[in-house]
Amino acid sequence: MLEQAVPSADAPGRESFGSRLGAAMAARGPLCVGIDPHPALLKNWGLDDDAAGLRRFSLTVLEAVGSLAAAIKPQVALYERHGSAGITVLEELLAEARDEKVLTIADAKRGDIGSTMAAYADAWLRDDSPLAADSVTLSPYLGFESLRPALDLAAETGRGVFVLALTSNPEGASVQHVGGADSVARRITQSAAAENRRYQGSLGSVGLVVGATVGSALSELDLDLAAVRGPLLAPGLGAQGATPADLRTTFGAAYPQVLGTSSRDILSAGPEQRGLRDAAQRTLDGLRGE
Ligand SMILES: O=C(O)c1cc(=O)[nH]c(=O)n1[C@@H]1O[C@H](COP(=O)(O)O)[C@@H](O)[C@H]1O
Repeated sequence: MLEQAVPSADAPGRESFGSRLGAAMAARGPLCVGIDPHPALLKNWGLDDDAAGLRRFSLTVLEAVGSLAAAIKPQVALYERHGSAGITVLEELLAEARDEKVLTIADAKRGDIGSTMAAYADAWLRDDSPLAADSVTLSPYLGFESLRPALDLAAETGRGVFVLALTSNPEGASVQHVGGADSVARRITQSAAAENRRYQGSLGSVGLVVGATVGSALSELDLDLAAVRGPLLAPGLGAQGATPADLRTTFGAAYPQVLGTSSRDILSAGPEQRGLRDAAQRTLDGLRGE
């Protein structure tokens, strides 16, 4: 059977997310700062666990690290727990980040049947949505192809996605490692690689989430992450025990694609901007091998 030619997904007149993220990583280095306003952090910062505290926390982090990080990653759950007032704060944070010209990854981990997925795609990836981010995290456990509406809308609007492949938590292996040589994680990796053939340039807009804590799993599962040609979002630095040096060992040849992300470890250095910035800079230096 003839393989169908895959048209370029680069939206006319728009730079793709992969290209924009690649440029940000080249200019600033491979750090993403996670914005996870946990109740305990709000308390330590002397803030109330309400929408006003959430707003102060979020905008302080953005101001402190917005010119240093390649991306910020607000954890949507920690805004949702405040109801509509929390979502309003998230909308404001995403808009401010756009003005500050720092890329955003909405950590929403969405995944559903295609018809519902189209609505999630509209929420996070459509130009005129109040929650539009540069990219969103997706869960592929209803089948990679169920993510189609988000994959296509991201391509159309110059945005990106990060699909869970090997998560940083110890329980992830019970699903993601299943299948041996033909593991679930390997299937997801291959699907992302196929999807990135639509994109020109060195980095496609379909990224994967691969935990900084996964150790030898990449070689055990025979995953070729360099071949994915997408950004690799690596959470698990700091609070979950991984170090920047671990990332180099774990990812090997794919390390240039890695965007290390850290939340609590950096956020616990607040509320002073200087402390936040120094903590982010230390992590960034480690990721650069300095
Ligand atoms: O998609 C994610 O970002 C993610 C995937 C994963 O495998 N593990 C993981 O920790 N995360 C998220 O990354 C952040 C990690 O936070 P810290 O452990 O405080 O750095 C949290 O918001 C998690 O939800």
